[in-house]
Amino acid sequence: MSVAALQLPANLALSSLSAPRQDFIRSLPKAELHAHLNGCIPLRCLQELYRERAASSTSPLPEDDVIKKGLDLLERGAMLNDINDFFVIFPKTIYALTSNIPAISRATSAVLESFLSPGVTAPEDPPQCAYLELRTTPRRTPTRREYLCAVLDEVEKYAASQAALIVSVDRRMAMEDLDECVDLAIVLKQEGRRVVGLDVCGDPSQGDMATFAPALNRAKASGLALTLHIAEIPEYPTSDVAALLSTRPARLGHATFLDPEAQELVRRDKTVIEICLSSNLLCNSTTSLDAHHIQYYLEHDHPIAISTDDTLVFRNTLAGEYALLLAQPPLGLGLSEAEVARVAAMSMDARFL
Ligand SMILES: CNc1ncnc2c1ncn2[C@@H]1O[C@H](COP(=O)(O)O)[C@@H](O)[C@H]1O
Repeated sequence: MSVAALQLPANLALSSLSAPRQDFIRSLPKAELHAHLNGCIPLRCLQELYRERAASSTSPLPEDDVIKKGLDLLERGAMLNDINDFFVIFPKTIYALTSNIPAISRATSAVLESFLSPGVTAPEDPPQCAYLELRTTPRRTPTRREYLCAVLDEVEKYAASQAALIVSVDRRMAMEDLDECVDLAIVLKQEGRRVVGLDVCGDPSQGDMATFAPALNRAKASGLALTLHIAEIPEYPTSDVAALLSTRPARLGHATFLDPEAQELVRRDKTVIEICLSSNLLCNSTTSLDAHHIQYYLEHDHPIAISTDDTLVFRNTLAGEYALLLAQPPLGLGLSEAEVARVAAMSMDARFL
């Protein structure tokens, strides 16, 4: 099934717009600043990796069936009750197919192409964005360094003005893994590789962010900009909010359930909020666009960066995310073209270049 045929919020918003308004959105210079590599692999690339894996083994492997079911689910558009349903998709379906260097290289190349090449969504369309900051969590595939170097080799095929890498660390990581990933990000940057930032991601119900703060401060002191997933669930601990904000990050991912005091701090520090509308709607983190925290930041003219998060899972496009701003309610927020252009410019200003 094609992405456009799925009845998802961003698709509905985009298709409600006239052709000139769709062109307006597509031609706006914009930066995609919150895209997870393994969450953004084009479905066709993952399906090819699956077919090749099946063709190369003499007998079917026991996990093949689980992978196939996962791929079929992604094709139909994953139905999620909440954010917990989201995280289980990765290990059994996606990581099972990107567990060696050639597969990582192909997946990375396909993701970069999907954002930065023209004609991907339709033959006449410009690239989805002018600039992409892709992020990924280094896996031992076979070593974390080899994994990151394979990703960087693909990223660096594009100009520095087009693509860069953010290294993610996962909230579930043990301290020694966290330190290894942060050290690796610092060393690669020192070696002149295009690592521009550090992200904390992963299941928000896990981990203790007070124990992460020293490693985050070390990364920052070495010149890596910080962008931290924060407050994605209502029961997110205030101690985690305090620990993460104490590092004075440049950007925050989601920030869905920040309390008024934390929102004040964010406004004081002009911390950019990476807003992922489809992701929040489809994970049921928000009930509607009206109830979404983007309203608060728009009202306060606070910098935001509209982003896709995981295009493979949410089957969204960056144009669709911007359509959620421009389309008339209830499909969108009903912003003017000038307001949408201003939001797009905010994303360009928030790059870690
Ligand atoms: C719903 N929003 C989200 N919140 C938190 N973490 C997320 C996420 N979307 C993706 N990830 C994190 O990114 C990994 C996939 O890409 P990489 O393997 O790193 O390239 C997921 O396993 C999860 O840890």
